[in-house]
Amino acid sequence: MKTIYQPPFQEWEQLIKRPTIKTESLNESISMILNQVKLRGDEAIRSFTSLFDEVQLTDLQVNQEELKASSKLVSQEIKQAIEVAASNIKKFHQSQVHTEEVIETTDGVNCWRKSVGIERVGLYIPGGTAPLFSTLLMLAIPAQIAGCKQIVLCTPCNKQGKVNEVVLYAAQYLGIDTIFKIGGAQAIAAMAYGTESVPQVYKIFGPGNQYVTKAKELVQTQGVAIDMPAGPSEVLIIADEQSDAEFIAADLLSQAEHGIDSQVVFVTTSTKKIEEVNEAINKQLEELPRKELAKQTLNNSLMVEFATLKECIAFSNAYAPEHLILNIDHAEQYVDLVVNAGSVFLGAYSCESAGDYASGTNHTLPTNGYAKNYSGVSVDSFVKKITFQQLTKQGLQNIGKAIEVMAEAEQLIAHKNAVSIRLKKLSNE
Ligand SMILES: NC(=O)c1ccc[n+]([C@@H]2O[C@H](COP(=O)([O-])OP(=O)(O)OC[C@H]3O[C@@H](n4cnc5c(N)ncnc54)[C@H](O)[C@@H]3O)[C@@H](O)[C@H]2O)c1
Ligand SMILES: N[C@H](CO)Cc1c[nH]c[nH+]1
Ligand SMILES: [Zn+2]
Repeated sequence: MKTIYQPPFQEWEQLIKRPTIKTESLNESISMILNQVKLRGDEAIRSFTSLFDEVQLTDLQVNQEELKASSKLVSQEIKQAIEVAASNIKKFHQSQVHTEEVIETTDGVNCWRKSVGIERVGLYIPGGTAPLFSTLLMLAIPAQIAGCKQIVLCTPCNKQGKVNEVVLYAAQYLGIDTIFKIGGAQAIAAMAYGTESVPQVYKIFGPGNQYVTKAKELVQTQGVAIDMPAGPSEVLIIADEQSDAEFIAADLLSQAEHGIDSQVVFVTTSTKKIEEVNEAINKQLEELPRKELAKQTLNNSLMVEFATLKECIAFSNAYAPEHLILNIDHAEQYVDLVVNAGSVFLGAYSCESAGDYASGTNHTLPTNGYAKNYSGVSVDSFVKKITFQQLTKQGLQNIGKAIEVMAEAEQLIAHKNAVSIRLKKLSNE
């Protein structure tokens, strides 16, 4: 990992750039995939799946037999783990549901807001290099709590045309059966435009690699909503002299192993800790099955030293990481200084993997600096909030004059008349 000591503020802008994200250069190739799927539907999906996933598909949809068979293929241990994770994710997301009060803004004028689930949603479950069945829990559980009526799921299949059995088991466990064996930009296009096989949805959710993220960015300019840019995973860890180097190395590697376009950042007040963490990384890396992926990520990653923890947090706010770990004593005392981060982990024992799987928070989070202006997925992401109002005769009399005056000042006399006509009737009663 590249190491920088005490970089002055003027250098931060360069340091916070994600070096492997080729946002602009993908515009053309991903637009071409989207256009082809729009024009040729399933036929285009089959040809891109053959090109990128090296499999010739006849049926794009997972059938009931494949779905049912999954349960026999999954161990009891995995089923129990899913149960634990799902229970915590449900508890945390259920707590986000509130009925809002009816507010009487003026006598006789009542206003309120109601959350209504988006009727048709599309969930993308990554599966290019690892079958992220945990992402299915993270997306489907809030969608169900929000009351979304139709849930469509897309995920890549393997070269034999099979979707990973644990992904299918998790879908079945959650009662989802509209599943397509489609990955990448072609999956996003299918859900955005609809094809002969894939239903069109109103909003697309889910993380993915750069191709998936670019496709989501492009389709959102064409009428379909998306959750946020949730691209290649990142973690930024802040630690001091006292922190455990083995823990830090393990957490850095946990995100480095996601894929070659990820980035991990270690920020510290201790030169000694930089040495210890490097040593621990080299030791732990050798044991990892995905060490080649992780190594490439580490080559594009950073270690930065600052004089104070306050500067470390200021740098983290400028970087706006997807995940921030404050691996320091009394981490809770620094919480108010954090303003840009997708999800924050406090103290030595709050490892990032906890949030990835089972603590209950959502792991679908903004990357590439978008934690500056986006939140992670929650129940809110799956609802529209509709406002309602009801005015009594008295209510209209109370605010009618203000409306008339404002409408006239905006030169919108029909607006004014909608009030005047009623007030006139009321004055004759
Ligand atoms: N931000 C988050 O919340 C979050 C959560 C989980 C995972 N992730 C990220 O999701 C990503 C998963 O990536 P993945 O690749 O394993 O799976 P993926 O499912 O995102 O992408 C796989 C698909 O990419 C397509 N593809 C491959 N090469 C291509 C090319 N050259 N051009 C166009 N399309 C191509 C293929 O069709 C394939 O099906 C990782 O980067 C991981 O870090 C992010
Ligand atoms: N760390 C990922 C979010 O960036 C989520 C994940 C799923 N499985 C393992 N990790
Ligand atoms: Zn992860």
